[in-house]
Amino acid sequence: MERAVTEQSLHDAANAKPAAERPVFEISRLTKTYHRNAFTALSNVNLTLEKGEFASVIGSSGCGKSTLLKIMAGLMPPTSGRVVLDGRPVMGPREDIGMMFQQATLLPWKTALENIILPIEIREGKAAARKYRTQAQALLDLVGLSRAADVYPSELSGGMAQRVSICRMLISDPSVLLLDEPFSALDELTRDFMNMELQRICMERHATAFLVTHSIPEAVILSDKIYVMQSNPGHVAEVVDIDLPRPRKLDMINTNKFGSIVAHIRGLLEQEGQI
Ligand SMILES: Nc1ncnc2c1ncn2[C@@H]1O[C@H](COP(=O)(O)OP(=O)(O)OP(=O)(O)O)[C@@H](O)[C@H]1O
Repeated sequence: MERAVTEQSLHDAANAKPAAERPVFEISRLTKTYHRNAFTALSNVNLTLEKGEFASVIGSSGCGKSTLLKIMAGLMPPTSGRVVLDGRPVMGPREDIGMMFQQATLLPWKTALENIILPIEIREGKAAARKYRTQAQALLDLVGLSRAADVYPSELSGGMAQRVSICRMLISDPSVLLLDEPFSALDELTRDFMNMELQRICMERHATAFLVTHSIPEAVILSDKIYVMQSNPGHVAEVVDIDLPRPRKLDMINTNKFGSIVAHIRGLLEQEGQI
């Protein structure tokens, strides 16, 4: 793996503000150039996530969303810039970073509860994981799957499987949730419902979350702020604050205010003929 998070970022982090004052996640002057084709995927990206904030990134295919998310997750180093979570530079995957993908990726031979405690089992062994069974059941209660502990993935619907993967992400009590289009494989009604569930769970846990999505309404209904990206090279064109009251309800989508926010974001994306 390339190593580009530098001593400068360690130095910067060491001089960071006290925990209570600083953002949970902080990215500054981030660039990424893929060496293989010398392609600059990200240029001068700045981003902050405050505790309890829900942010999204939206932009056309190829504008660098996945690249950004991989760097935030510690799966890929930036070429330059500062990437700091809870005052520590992100140098690789960390247990305080929770991730969720489009597919639930549950192990079919393990029950829902066993899948939830799997990250602990991998990190600390079976005995340690067993101690998390009560917590895993509490998370199943939280996502409305109280009776699914002993159910195998093949018996779960797509929405239920994604609820289990939410529990698996939360079992390590991560500082930040990185969500890579988590409900885009679900039908529209289930997706709407799951988004409202996600909002409820994030509000209950005061979670800090960052969502990659292709859907403008999804980004607006869920987010406190939206990073609108444009490409060539990938950069943040505008950060749009969403000052709709919480909890958000699906029928807000029909209001004039919601419509004008969507139109504004669509306009930004259309500037480069993207949508
Ligand atoms: N490993 C790589 N090597 C070289 N170029 C890459 C690599 N990965 C991505 N790219 C390029 O970087 C740009 C950004 O890709 P990225 O996958 O981050 O975009 P994206 O916004 O997530 O796209 P999508 O919405 O289609 O998932 C694209 O032009 C892509 O071709």
